[in-house]
Amino acid sequence: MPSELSPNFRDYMQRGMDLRHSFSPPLLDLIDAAGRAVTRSLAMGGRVYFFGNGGSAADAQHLAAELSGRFKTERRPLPGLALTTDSSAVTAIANDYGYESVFERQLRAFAQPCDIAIGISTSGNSPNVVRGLEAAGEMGLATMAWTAQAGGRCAEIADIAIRVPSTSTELVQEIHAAIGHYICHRVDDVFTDRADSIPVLREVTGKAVSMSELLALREFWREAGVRMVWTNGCFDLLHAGHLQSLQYAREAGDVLVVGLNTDASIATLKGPSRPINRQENRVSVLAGLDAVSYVVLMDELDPCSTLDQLRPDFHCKGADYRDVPDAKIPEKAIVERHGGKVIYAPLAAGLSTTAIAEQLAEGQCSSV
Ligand SMILES: O=C(CO)[C@@H](O)[C@H](O)[C@H](O)[C@H](O)COP(=O)(O)O
Ligand SMILES: [Zn+2]
Repeated sequence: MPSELSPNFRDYMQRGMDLRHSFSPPLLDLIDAAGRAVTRSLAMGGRVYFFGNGGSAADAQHLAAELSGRFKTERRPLPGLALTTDSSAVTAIANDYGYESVFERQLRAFAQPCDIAIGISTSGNSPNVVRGLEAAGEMGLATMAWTAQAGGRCAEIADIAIRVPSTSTELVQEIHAAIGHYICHRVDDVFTDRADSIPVLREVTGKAVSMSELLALREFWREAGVRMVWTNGCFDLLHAGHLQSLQYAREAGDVLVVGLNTDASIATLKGPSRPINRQENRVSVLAGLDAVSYVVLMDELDPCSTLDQLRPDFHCKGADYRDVPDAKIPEKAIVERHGGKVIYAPLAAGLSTTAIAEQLAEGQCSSV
């Protein structure tokens, strides 16, 4: 460091460097989890709300603008919003309901459960930030608090609490901005609108998704030119034939989504003695396969309405459907109407869940 710097400034810079070096692996993991949580919300069609007071209000605006504008790479605009910027809303709510309501009331006006709320407070106890996080949690949003070491009430109530290990307000604020920039890097990695960002995205979303999350992902894939393959079934007793057809389906496009029949729909389709494995176990087994990109539970007896919404590029059926009349594959016309194609996976001879289940029931234990 140049010698003409004042001792105070030297000390300040040194404390900043020491603070960065003091980050423990669990804290770094938590910051990474924050990046994944924000990316997940954005990929699922959610918004990111930032709020705080004073310097933290500036951080909120700064980071929201990195999302709606640009960070480092060219990508689509993303919905980051600071709840500190609408002076009419802030002053009216403060005037009419009290300053502690300024973030809460805006969240109650705009937020949806797929969104994420980030409250920034060095004390961790500013009432308006606490109230904002409480309201967001009540509304089902993911919540995050960025605080100093003590954490305060904000850290107690947030899903993810990042306590910067310092009591110095200004140093803590600088780290908050750095955390925000790290998150922006993470977001840029996924929203490059290129197919090779898909594995990064799946790492943050996990494989088991709800139908509404899948619909948001589908929009994302469409814009990124990612080809989606769909297949559906019960996948009750997984056998080699399933693996082969899933592999075939996966190779037809960029992501393979498996629509997995719920327990209730299988009982309706195949009788009350099925399924053998409950849906949460069937989801886990499928999610463990490399070929499967995403799993979504499906309650309908046929996938027509689901495919009408998802509009997959490919819909994979078993080869035994190749020569049946179109009327037996009612979803075929729907897929084709949206520009998709039905493909047929070769069948592995002699392998079927029903045959295995029947053999077991009859006490025949010959290998299939
Ligand atoms: O920027 C600074 C101090 O560096 C100040 O403006 C500071 O943000 C304000 O005093 C805030 O009101 C502090 O609120 P909080 O961080 O405790 O929630
Ligand atoms: Zn400041």
